[in-house]
Amino acid sequence: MASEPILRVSGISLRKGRAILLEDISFTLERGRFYGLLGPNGAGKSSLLKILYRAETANAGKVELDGRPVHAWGRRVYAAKVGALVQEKVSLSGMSLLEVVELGLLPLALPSREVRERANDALRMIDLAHRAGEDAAHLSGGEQQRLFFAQLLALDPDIYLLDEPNNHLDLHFQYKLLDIVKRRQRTVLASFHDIGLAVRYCDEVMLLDGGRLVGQGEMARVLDRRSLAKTYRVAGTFEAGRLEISGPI
Ligand SMILES: Nc1ncnc2c1ncn2[C@@H]1O[C@H](COP(=O)(O)OP(=O)(O)OP(=O)(O)O)[C@@H](O)[C@H]1O
Repeated sequence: MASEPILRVSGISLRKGRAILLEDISFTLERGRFYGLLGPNGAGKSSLLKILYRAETANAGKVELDGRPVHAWGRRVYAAKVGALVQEKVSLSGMSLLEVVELGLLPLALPSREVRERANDALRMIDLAHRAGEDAAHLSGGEQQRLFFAQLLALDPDIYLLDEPNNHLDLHFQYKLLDIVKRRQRTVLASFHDIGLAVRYCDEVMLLDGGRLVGQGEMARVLDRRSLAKTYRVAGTFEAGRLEISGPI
């Protein structure tokens, strides 16, 4: 099947005061592929995702969705096409679980019956349908993460941007929710610290270090002994899909 670009990032940089968060990043995402965003703490993974879900604007370079600059898309249309699971969580006080998921469907402007159906389906996927009417602020950290996942699954955008999607999730939900996303065959860009999860889900990875893209492609090629030492500061190997770490450097 011929590859079809859906998102093109060309030479983007992001600065905050004198700090350079991202420098000259370029890559293309092809439709239907699952991409991992790897790199140590502070590498720039969240900053890059923020630019893609338009919470930040790059100081240089451009981002195009389906061949059009991202800022040429109306907010609502863009939000329907590019959905994000983010690290900064908003206050859920006073909203029911069902209302939180329904809120995520606003960009689609659907009839209210369809909104209700989609939201209930998504709550079933995260095993919280029986608590649909409860105050969302009472959920545990992992349950809240599942709820934000439900918002995204209900929206089902063309591109899923997932910032550390396994945050707070127990093992069952780490696999269950990423399996659902994978089965949908959308375009996914997800940051991971867990290399085992990245191996299972990613078709290819991008490795960030110090705000620069230092590797891109198959995981086995990107995570060689040298790059593990240089970026993650660990001595180890990544072979036959397994990471063996002998210790920090
Ligand atoms: N608003 C800001 N002003 C100044 N520096 C910032 C700002 N936001 C982020 N940074 C810095 O930019 C760098 C990249 O942060 P970012 O959150 O993108 O990293 P990350 O790769 O997602 O890290 P982690 O794996 O720890 O979540 C960090 O050093 C961070 O302290």
